[in-house]
Amino acid sequence: MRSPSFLSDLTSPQIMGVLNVTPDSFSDGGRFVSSGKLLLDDALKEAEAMVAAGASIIDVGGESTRPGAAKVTQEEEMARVLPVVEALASRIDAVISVDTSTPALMRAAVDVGAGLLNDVRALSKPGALEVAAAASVPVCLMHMQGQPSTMQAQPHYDDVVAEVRAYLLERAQAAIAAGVKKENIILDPGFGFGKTDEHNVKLLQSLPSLCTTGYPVLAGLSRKSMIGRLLGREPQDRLAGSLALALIAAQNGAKIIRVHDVAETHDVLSLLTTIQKL
Ligand SMILES: Nc1nc2[nH]c(SCCc3ccc(S(N)(=O)=O)cc3)nc2c(=O)[nH]1
Repeated sequence: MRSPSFLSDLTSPQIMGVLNVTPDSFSDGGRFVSSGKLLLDDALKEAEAMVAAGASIIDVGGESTRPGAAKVTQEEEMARVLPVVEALASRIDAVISVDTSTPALMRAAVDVGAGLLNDVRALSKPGALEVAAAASVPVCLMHMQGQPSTMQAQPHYDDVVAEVRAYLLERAQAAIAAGVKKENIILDPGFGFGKTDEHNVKLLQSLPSLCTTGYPVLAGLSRKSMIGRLLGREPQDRLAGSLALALIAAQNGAKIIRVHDVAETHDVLSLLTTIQKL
């Protein structure tokens, strides 16, 4: 397990590999859950492969938060995630991130080795701020408008860039007030979480202004439906689009890129880093 100091060394963009342990995840659901049994060994092999391919963070999510996703009980989420986090923490040289909004799972996951809390609800659930402060690990605060079941119905903003930026800064202040260290905070505009394609494009173009907040920015665009609509591609055919958006996000200042296709993204970001240094 990598030390959490990875936040201090964000000179080049870091890759967060997606490990979905949910039966209905939008692009690779069900690969590790069959007939309810968690194929733990397969999940571990996948995580090791992603680290070997260049991921420095593995994001383990037990609640599918794609649009229209079914709700999952806290018990089910914990049963899916904790065994994987515990097994990974002792086996791989990467930061284990837990993608959850559930305070009890945040605490339990950190206790068994999680080194990053990735909350798509920006620690808004009761008790989440206190758990994050006590955990003393990096935390990603993401913007979502509404909830997964309704967020893509009719997303509306007067000024999406200003409103998302203001929300993230307000959540960062709330986290700091609760005791989260400023240097442990990562911000994320939440591509696809209550945004039209126009909103997503504006947020991608304006990433440099989000980076001026001084917080590192995480971008998750991989295989998302804006790629599907703009290119007319099904989820399994969105590699080129995902790589293009990863490159744009990194060029616009994103320091952590959340992706399904680690090896390919690593090549893209390695070239970017090399060329930017020349
Ligand atoms: N920090 C952070 N964590 C994340 N966890 C996820 S799971 C993806 C859920 C999803 C799937 C598909 C669409 S859509 N309608 O754009 O195709 C939206 C949301 N994503 C992110 C992200 O970005 N950041």
